[in-house]
Amino acid sequence: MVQAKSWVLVKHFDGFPKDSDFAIKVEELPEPKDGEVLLEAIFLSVDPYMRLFSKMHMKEGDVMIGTQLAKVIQSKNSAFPVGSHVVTSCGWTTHSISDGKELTPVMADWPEDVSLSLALGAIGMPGLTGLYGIEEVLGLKEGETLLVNAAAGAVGSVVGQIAKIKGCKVVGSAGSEAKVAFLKELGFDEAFNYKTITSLEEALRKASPDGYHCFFDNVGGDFSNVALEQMKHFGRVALCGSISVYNDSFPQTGIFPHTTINHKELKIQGFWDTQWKHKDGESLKRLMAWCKQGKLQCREHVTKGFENMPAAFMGMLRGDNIGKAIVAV
Ligand SMILES: NC(=O)C1=CN([C@@H]2O[C@H](COP(=O)(O)OP(=O)(O)OC[C@H]3O[C@@H](n4cnc5c(N)ncnc54)[C@H](OP(=O)(O)O)[C@@H]3O)[C@@H](O)[C@H]2O)C=CC1
Ligand SMILES: C/C=C/C(C)=O
Repeated sequence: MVQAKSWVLVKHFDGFPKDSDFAIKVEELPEPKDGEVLLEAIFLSVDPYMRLFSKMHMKEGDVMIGTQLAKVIQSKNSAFPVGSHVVTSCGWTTHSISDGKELTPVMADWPEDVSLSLALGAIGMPGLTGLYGIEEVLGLKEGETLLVNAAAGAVGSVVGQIAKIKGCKVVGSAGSEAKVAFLKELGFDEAFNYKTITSLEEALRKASPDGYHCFFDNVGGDFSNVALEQMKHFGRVALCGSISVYNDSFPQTGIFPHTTINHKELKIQGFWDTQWKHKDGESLKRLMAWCKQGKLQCREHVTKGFENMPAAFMGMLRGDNIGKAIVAV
């Protein structure tokens, strides 16, 4: 018998999450049946979508949604032998039983010197999101100028680096001086701290006086409204996320940018990385190759201890992370 510890959502978040919204639940798991495996979490991911989707897809008392990198510790399913590693969306839990249908084995030949935690980050869902946003949504071309916000995070840091690989000028914004220094290290052409500038409009204009061909938007809200004004005619926008509004209790009202979009003939596309799932195998190989060649730095912000999941999650929403926020059990 194995004891599984899980973090449950005790109360729907109202504004920014707080400690009392979460509680630990412990349960005994049965032995796996034929066709099943017993999994043990090694790394867990904390992501912005957990805040967004909690209101849409969860009820109070549910285990917090989420993805983890797990090891098979008992197996009655020959497709997943003991000792193999999988990515699974079983939530914030230390142990789980699966019939294998929802498990994704980590890429074959995963190099020994690359942490498996990257399967939750740059060589996983956030990396794929950056890649698909650039190639499938924006169709970014050599010589173009790209703006990305939340640029020092999991998705943003991959976006900026891929844009540099493609021969583009990259401008990034992030929320601290340490993050700005990190973006410069990654090769961003221009980077600024959006929390300390006096005018976003001026910062964007100074970074690229001729405007932007492409905008990879992770933040939404006021930032997007200002940035849309700086797009070139026929500019393209990949609307990846809008983290600046996820903790709002009431929808924001404000500037309605439709005349700008119309006047500049902008193309704006919201997207999920899952749209291109059929390309994931090949795409992960490309991300891994860039990582091994040193063209893609895969920084992580690792919190130790399953008991610190809520703190890691809230820290990520606050902006504590440089690179991908991960919890190591
Ligand atoms: N469409 C898709 O398929 C996917 C979309 N996403 C979206 O991409 C975005 C980035 O996700 P991810 O890379 O995982 O997360 P990050 O690793 O970037 O972490 C979140 C970051 O958001 C920034 N942030 C928090 N609040 C604000 C705010 N009010 N204004 C501006 N920035 C803020 C913080 O950085 P800072 O210090 O710079 O403020 C924080 O570090 C999110 O919007 C997420 O929902 C993610 C994955 C898939
Ligand atoms: C899969 C992730 C989606 C968002 C919006 O974060």
